[in-house]
Amino acid sequence: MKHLVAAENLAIAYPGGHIALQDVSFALAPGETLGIVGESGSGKTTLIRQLVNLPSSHAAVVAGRILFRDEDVAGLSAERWRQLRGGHIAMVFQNPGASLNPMLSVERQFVEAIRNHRNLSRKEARALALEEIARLDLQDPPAILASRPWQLSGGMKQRVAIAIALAMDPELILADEPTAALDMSTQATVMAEFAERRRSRNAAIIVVSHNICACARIADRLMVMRHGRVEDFDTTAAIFSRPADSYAGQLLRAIPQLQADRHGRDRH
Ligand SMILES: Nc1ncnc2c1ncn2[C@@H]1O[C@H](COP(=O)(O)OP(=O)(O)OP(=O)(O)O)[C@@H](O)[C@H]1O
Repeated sequence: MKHLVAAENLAIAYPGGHIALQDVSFALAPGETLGIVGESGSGKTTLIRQLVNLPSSHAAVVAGRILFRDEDVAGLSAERWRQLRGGHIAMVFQNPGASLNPMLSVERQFVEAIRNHRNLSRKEARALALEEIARLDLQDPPAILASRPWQLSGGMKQRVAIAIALAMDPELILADEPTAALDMSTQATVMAEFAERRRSRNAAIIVVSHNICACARIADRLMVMRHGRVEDFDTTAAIFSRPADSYAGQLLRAIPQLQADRHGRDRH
């Protein structure tokens, strides 16, 4: 297998014919990290949801193709998609906490999710759930497991949902604004945890954000989207060296200076 996931000259349209995305190509091997950045409405969410065949509002591929493990996904059955999404691909989409059932205990949902995709006993699944919760810096993991999502804060729910996704031991992590609702230090914890899966499991990661610095923290390459097209695509270092009047340069200037400074210090 050469690439884990790839898009070739992809175009996606919404019903009624609005083309949301055109001529998008990339390829990601195991262990690589791609950041997709761009202003609101540039097509980031449309792209990432289509990659796992969960199109928003019946969007559809109208040209090009998506490959998973070098295989065109166009012919995959719904059942095969379900297996892939749960077991091999972790998805953390906007507001992941909303995926939890507020009335069922976290333990029940966490353990069931693990056992649907991994061959573990209830006891092993519970131990794994505790470990994953602790890795995301949530205090008192047994108490979290015993609670129901409505008893948790928004940020705690987000982290629980991310912990569930990571417990599947994914080879590909897709994250769409995964940390938008989290404070800065929790954002850093979540991103560090994604990076850890890359180191320890050779997972590939695609992170979508309108914040170029948030993406750059873990991405080797950045794809800059604008009006549904790829405006720029290069290594993170190269994108950060673009002139101030380029589009990437403008996105960089649009984020608070403090963050940019800190990022610069981290990287150099
Ligand atoms: N349900 C829909 N029907 C028609 N057009 C849509 C629909 N959802 C999104 N679009 C259009 O598709 C384009 C891309 O939207 P998308 O949500 O993918 O952008 P985005 O970069 O992810 O934005 P954001 O950062 O705000 O999430 C936009 O022009 C948007 O208006």
